[in-house]
Amino acid sequence: EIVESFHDLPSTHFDFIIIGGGTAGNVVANRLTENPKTKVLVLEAGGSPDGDLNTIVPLFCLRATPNTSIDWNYTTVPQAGYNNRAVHYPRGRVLGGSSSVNFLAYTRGTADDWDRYARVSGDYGWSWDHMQKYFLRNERWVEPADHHATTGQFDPTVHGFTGVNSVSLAGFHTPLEDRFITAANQSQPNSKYAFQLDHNSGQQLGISYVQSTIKDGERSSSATSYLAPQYANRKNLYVLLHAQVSRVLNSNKNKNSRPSFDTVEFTDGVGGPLHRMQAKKEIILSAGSVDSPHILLNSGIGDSGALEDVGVEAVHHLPSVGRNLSDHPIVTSFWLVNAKDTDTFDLMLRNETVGKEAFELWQTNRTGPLVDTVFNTVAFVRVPPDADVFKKFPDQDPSPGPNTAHIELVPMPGHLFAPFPDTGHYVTISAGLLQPTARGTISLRSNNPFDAPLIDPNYLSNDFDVALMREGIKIAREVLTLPAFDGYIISPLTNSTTDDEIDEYVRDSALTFFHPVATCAMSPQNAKYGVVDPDLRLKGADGIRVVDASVLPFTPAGHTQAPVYAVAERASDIIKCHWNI
Ligand SMILES: Cc1cc2nc3c(=O)[nH]c(=O)nc-3n(C[C@H](O)[C@H](O)[C@H](O)COP(=O)(O)OP(=O)(O)OC[C@H]3O[C@@H](n4cnc5c(N)ncnc54)[C@H](O)[C@@H]3O)c2cc1C
Repeated sequence: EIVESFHDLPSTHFDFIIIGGGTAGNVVANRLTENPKTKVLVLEAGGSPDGDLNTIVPLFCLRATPNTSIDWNYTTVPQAGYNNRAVHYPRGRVLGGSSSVNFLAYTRGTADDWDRYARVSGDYGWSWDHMQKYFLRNERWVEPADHHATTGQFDPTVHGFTGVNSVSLAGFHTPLEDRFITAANQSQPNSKYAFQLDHNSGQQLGISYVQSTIKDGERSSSATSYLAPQYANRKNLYVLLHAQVSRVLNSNKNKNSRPSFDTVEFTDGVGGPLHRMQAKKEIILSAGSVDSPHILLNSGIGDSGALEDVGVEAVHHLPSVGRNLSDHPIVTSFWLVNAKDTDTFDLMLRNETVGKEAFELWQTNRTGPLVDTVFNTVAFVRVPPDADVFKKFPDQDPSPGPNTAHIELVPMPGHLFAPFPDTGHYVTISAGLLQPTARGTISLRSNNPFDAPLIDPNYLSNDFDVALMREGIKIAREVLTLPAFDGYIISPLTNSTTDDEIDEYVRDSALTFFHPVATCAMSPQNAKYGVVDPDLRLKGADGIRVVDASVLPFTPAGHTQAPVYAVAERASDIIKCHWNI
């Protein structure tokens, strides 16, 4: 049952208390309550996404964040690498978490990525091969909204058709998609723009069709899928909305022995009374890469010295909490193009009447431009070994293997970000830096647990990352010189040409690609560094596990929701096995 007030909870004890009804938390809630004897409570700070079109209409992902009631509305600290700009740092504050507000792209990362997770955690269970069953358990492949024939647009042998969370190809065709696919088909098989049948096959390099978490023209989130009514109505599952957790508490009164966390402190309205509830078996911390470390730090779990500096009593010295934050920077460029009104989304974005018509199409029968996210095709590209960056830094390649991209290109049909130009048609290409080496931090601003944390991704803080990002901009420009774009491009909206000018454009305009990880990173069982062990248990303590994006020690080469779903599926198995449920 999903309830809105603390007083609607039964007085019974819960076996598991899950902090955060987001992408990962709802998977664990669903899987643990498959056994009717297991009682689970989910505490979610946000409300229900039901009826909120910004969480339902796929293209309205453009409006879901930032600065909305379903966003935590975080901002980074000023970023030296971004010319001292502080940038928005959206996170979903609503049931489904960031899966309710994200841009819906479904990318698993590569075999190289997962094999690196296995290597650095010392647990083969996190390898690509072993994780396949969890991807399949998550995924329910469905037809695109327009039911077009999809043969040759993906590889059915690598997909799941009976999982929980719906995934499909784009359901509104765009001429820009044709140009990218033509560019791919015209490229030599070994070219960086060659056609890739399926970027979720373990291989990703080249241009491919985008897969996204959409069913029948509507967003599929962890709230609509894992908490669909047949699951949310289970008698052994309670989800409390508007419940913001402040801390987890150590019940071991002997301060010199191993801490044991079994109590969660929360309020069901910030400023209101604090409640405490005890988990009989475990607390599962699934508040995401910003808030999971934030809650641990508020609880006195982190670097003791740093905690005491802000007036928080240190309970468990675990210096890696909130450290190692890794996120993809992204830089967006725009070009004026030769196109018809119906070829791009420009008219729809700048003209209210055309916008309304598009919405009516969606409302009437789930067709038209609103049924998809912002891109139908994607390019995952490796920067060639003879590029300037590798001449300057000959022995540095932070990618996990030869089949993994350094750069992701996201091509969009129109000037999709405000302020919208009054006239003209555009193409937008965002270049994401998939292999950043910079590491940042989440730390406490004060000892008030309801204060926002300090978020410092430390973007572009070293010359290598800047040089690799510059290659990304060059690749975004290069792709548009392929024959498939002949006669299409009129002019770029930015005129940076020298390396210094490109770097300045990057520093002036880069943002987050929304993929923070590693703030509660897993490490081998006996390693002194790291926050959780390979079974995702908090190191050196009992009673608490972290299950969300924060446990991934490196960013995957792509978007993070599919990896988080798979981590949560495997974590559920680990927990069930541990408790024999
Ligand atoms: C704008 C945006 C666009 C993105 N686009 C894509 C994309 O296209 N494809 C993709 O794969 N990934 C994308 N991502 C990233 C992806 O959505 C996230 O990596 C993933 O959803 C994170 O899952 P999670 O479970 O770690 O955290 P979340 O899903 O964020 O869940 C955390 C939950 O915990 C709750 N919570 C936090 N603190 C507390 C507290 N103190 N008490 C109670 N509850 C709390 C939150 O409200 C939230 O519901 C995007 C993210 C954003 C924000």
